[in-house]
Amino acid sequence: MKRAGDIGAIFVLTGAGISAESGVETFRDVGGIWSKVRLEDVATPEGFARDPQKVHAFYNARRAGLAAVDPNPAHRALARLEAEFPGQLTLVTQNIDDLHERAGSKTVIHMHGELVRSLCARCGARADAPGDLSTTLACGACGKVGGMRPDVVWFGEMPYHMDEITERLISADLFVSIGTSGAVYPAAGFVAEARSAGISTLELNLEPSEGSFLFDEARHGLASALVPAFVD
Ligand SMILES: CC(C)NC(=O)[C@H](Cc1c[nH]c2ccccc12)NC(=O)[C@H](CCCC/N=C(/NCCC(=O)O)S[C@H]1O[C@H](COP(=O)(O)OP(=O)(O)OC[C@H]2O[C@@H](n3cnc4c(N)ncnc43)[C@H](O)[C@@H]2O)[C@@H](O)[C@H]1O)NC(=O)OCc1ccccc1
Repeated sequence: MKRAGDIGAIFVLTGAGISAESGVETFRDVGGIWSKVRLEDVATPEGFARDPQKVHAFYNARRAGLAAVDPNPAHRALARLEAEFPGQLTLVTQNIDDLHERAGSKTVIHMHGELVRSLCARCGARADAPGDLSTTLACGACGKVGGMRPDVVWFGEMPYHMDEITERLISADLFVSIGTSGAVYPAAGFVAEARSAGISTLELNLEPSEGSFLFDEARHGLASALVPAFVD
């Protein structure tokens, strides 16, 4: 089996499944986040307009939870791949946790934003998020109150870095999807885009994702085992 490094340009997409073994909840698995709170209430601009306190409480709790978790062998293997083959890996994550960076990955494209960052909806300024982010806090840049929100992409909002992501996707030699259910677009559409660009596609996931049939190869199991085996 070819080593990852001999494959040329690799585009990796990760989802909540890569952080599951670190103790970060996934969304759609049994007992997942969306079985406890309504997506519409906490992960949409409309939900934030309706009840910003509820949304801040949801993200402040997830942010506080980051202190209790650590990267796992899957995160570390991707950091090794980046270090061993500089310039060959594009790492795009749907995750808003900081475990890729804490595992040593230097270039991580967070297409759905970052829990550790805040965004002022008034002036667009971004900053490191305090533990107790709330709309009563004034923006450090414009000084206005009422616009502070977590720097995450909610449903109905445009994901970040889409031009760079598309450019890197269609110029890759291999597309690898790790720990994602393939339920949310535009990320769920990347495998079809890769296929139509003639790029090889590989799924590493606990179980077949919604788009599993679109992959050239699928390996099912724990990310902590599958990803190091793919890299090393
Ligand atoms: C529900 C779905 C149908 N809705 C959408 O897709 C919507 C609407 C939509 C757009 N286009 C469409 C086309 C068709 C239908 C609908 C749409 N999309 C949007 O609104 C997006 C914005 C979506 C982003 C929302 N924000 C998130 N997160 C941040 C916040 C937060 O985190 O709170 S989405 C959130 O859920 C998504 C899916 O979650 P996963 O990571 O896959 O996790 P999940 O729990 O589902 O699955 C875990 C998987 O891991 C596996 N697993 C578990 N343990 C392990 C383990 N140990 N090892 C390995 N694998 C494991 C499991 O088996 C499972 O398969 C992730 O993206 C995650 O970030 N914006 C947009 O489209 O803007 C316009 C546009 C148009 C054109 C081009 C660009 C833009």
